[in-house]
Amino acid sequence: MNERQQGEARFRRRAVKVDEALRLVLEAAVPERTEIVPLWEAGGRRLAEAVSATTDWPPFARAGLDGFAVRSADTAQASPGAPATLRVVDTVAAGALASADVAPGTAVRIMTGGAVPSGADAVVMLEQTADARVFGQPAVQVKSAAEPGQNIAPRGEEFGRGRVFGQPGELLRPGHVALLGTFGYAHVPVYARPRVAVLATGAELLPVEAPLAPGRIRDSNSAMVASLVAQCGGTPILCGRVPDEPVAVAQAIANALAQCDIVITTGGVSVGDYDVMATLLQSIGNERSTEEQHEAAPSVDAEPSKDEKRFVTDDEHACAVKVEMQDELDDKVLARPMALPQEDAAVMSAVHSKVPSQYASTVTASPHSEEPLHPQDDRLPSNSRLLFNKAAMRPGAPTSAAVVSGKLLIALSGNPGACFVGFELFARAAILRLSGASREEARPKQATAKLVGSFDKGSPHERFVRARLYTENGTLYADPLAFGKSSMMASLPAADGLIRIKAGSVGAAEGSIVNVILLGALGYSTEST
Ligand SMILES: Nc1nc2c(c(=O)[nH]1)N[C@H]1C(S)=C(S)[C@@H](COP(=O)(O)OP(=O)(O)OC[C@H]3O[C@@H](n4cnc5c(N)ncnc54)[C@H](O)[C@@H]3O)O[C@H]1N2
Ligand code: MOO
Repeated sequence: MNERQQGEARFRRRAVKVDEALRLVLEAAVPERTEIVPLWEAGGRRLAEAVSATTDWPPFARAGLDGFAVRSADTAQASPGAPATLRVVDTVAAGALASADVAPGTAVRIMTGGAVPSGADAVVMLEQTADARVFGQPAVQVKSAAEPGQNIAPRGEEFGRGRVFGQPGELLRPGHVALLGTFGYAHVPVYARPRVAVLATGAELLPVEAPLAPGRIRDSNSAMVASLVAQCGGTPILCGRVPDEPVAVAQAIANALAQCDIVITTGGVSVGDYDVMATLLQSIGNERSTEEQHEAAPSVDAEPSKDEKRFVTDDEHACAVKVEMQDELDDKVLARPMALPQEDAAVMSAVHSKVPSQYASTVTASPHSEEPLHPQDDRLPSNSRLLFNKAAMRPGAPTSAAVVSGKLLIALSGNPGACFVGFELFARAAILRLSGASREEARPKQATAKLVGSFDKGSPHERFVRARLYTENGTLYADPLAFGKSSMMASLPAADGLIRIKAGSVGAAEGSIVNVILLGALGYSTEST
């Protein structure tokens, strides 16, 4: 394929339906790496092996409350007016064993959790007894008949030895941790946290700590994606910023692949002259066999639909007006610290000195990220396989994914809103899957909600609208947030969910029931406002 044909191919991408794209991503994400962690770090991780009860539980018959271990037969005729009087032969604290059995006519004073002495078949609570003495010896008066077995947890009541209480892939909740502790698992086999390389492409990008410069912006996607990665249990590895040059990006991806389980890139996936990820992915896409292309065919929209041609929405307009930076492209990962008049340098330096990197403890900076790039191949490795380079969604249509050297590469849009949505739909699922979740569990969590107001914008592709969620009188409501365009960030902090608006000429009517993807670890707010 010559350069002109390649250029044209860029505009003829086949939009894969979101559910199909998710299926392809989940198929490519196979959990493999496992590790052993100390018990106190196991909560929230997923088991790599089945775990089972190493003993019966409880391991001995246990008193359920403070009282007296008795033979129930001795109390059969007892009543408040005619209590049964029993000689107290010992006292058992939790952790101790009685020195004597409970013989007929005797009792043992026992504390909650104490091992019930042999001979006793019931425990009478302290409140239903009175201390007494018989021939100067300690005794107890029992004022009501005890049922056999009362207030005793028999050995093995909850678990028989060998009973499995956690399967591979199961999420360890605090309750599991309690059982693991009970059964002596000081160390627990779990799936390793996926190492997720985060690489930003774009010559316009400045490091966060740099003052703004004309035409430049700070790289906010790297930190946002790192935060999202950490939120779903992965370990982000920040790989820095790379200019839009195929050699530089291919090299940075190769470096990232060497130290991670997944690579997430942001930017450069659209059709512009400098959309380097699109170029790299296009080249592996071209190498896909006819057979593979054929297999993918039934689930994709090959050509723009009638709807797609008809609708030009605000978002699309925003997307179409792609800013061409006037800057010359830097050779490497570069920051040009040029102060802008509106940005007070003193304020910035105060901010930077007070706020160390928030992710310092969770993010391993790539040792390669600032190394000089050695010009080499301007293509991804030959063993790469394109999964898709367009998804039928708004925002984030150019979101792409591939398998490169056996690892998943997810190329998110540079537009922060689209980057966020692409992460929530695909990257989160991939990270959860690599953490040991089943494919089903790894999918975005969905609920149905009542739409607050109407959403009038039609779209040729399914739309994912950032929304605040709340419940009122038992109904979940989804309230679309303002500033929800692909390029916008203002709605991101408040977004509890993404409303799924079906593709079509009309949006969704006020009060209609819509599907909503629940975001983040906390889910959604349950308070109405
Ligand atoms: N002619 C067309 N232009 C565009 C199309 C199209 O179909 N035809 N698609 C539009 C759509 S839809 C989207 S979404 C964007 C996707 O753009 P890219 O993913 O290629 O991203 P960039 O062009 O690199 O950047 C877009 C935007 O985001 C800013 N950005 C990039 N990286 C970061 C970062 N790390 N932190 C913060 N902000 C970032 C960048 O400066 C741009 O403003 O393309 C449309 N264009
Ligand atoms: O609408 Mo794009 O698909 O702006 O992300």
